[in-house]
Amino acid sequence: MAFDLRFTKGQGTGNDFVLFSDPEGEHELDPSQIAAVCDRRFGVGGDGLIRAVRSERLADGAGALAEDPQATWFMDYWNADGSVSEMCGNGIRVFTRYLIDQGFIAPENGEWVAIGTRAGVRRVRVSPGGFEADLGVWRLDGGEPLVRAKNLPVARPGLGIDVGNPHVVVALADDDELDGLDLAFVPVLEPEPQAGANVEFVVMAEPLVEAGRGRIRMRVHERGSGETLSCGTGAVASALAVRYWAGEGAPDEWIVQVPGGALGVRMEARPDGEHVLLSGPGELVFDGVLSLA
Ligand SMILES: N[C@@H](CCC[C@H](N)C(=O)O)C(=O)O
Repeated sequence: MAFDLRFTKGQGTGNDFVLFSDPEGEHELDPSQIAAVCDRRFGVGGDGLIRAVRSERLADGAGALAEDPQATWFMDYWNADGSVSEMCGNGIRVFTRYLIDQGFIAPENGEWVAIGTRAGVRRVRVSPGGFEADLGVWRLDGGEPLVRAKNLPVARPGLGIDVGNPHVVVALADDDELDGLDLAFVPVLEPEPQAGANVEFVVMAEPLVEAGRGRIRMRVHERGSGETLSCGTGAVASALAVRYWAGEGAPDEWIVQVPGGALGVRMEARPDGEHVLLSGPGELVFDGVLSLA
């Protein structure tokens, strides 16, 4: 059935999303509709699509409510090609701004808002310059696959990290190597993870640590979206990988430069394990209506 999609375009460090609200869960889009909406020439254009649904109206939302009854809103996240993802670090900040803008939530200053995602409940608060999202307990996962990418002379070992969605982080020699990558071509992983992976390429700044904070540059090829200007979960995975490689004494706070801006990452020990937190902007750009077949 045709319907008018009332959407809002949002972005966080240039990672852009089409957002729409469907509180009662009546307008689930199919993958081909999502790809059409995200198409930059024939649609609105975006790295992903986010539907705001009341958790009680979704099967995945029931799990979120069981984990935390405060997680009344669910971030239903889809990649630009119509594939589903568990989590989006830039998206959850933009989503929080969207929920506030729509009048669905009204958090006090500094209050954590619980949001349902396929990776579990995540908490977000308003912070200076944008939002901070607690992405939960991270883990090493995915091994150390070899990564080949266009213009990289030899395959490099990556490090698999899971922050709710899968990442493989690769360290490069210098800025020239990073800038020379052609990420229009999909990086090839060996072995190929069954569920695919987002692949981040990182370079350490010189000096690596300044004023107690680590500094890296990153480019990313996102699963389901291609090269993007930023990836929040990718920034977090990159900081975690570089801290892991740097060893003891490496900082727990990082600035990650991405083509679309800068993101903050910090690690915090909690009783349930080490959490990783992401901070950065979350902005709404324009509203529109798209007629969907
Ligand atoms: N851009 C996002 C990640 C979006 C999902 C990713 N492409 C996947 O398939 O896991 C971010 O900011 O984290």
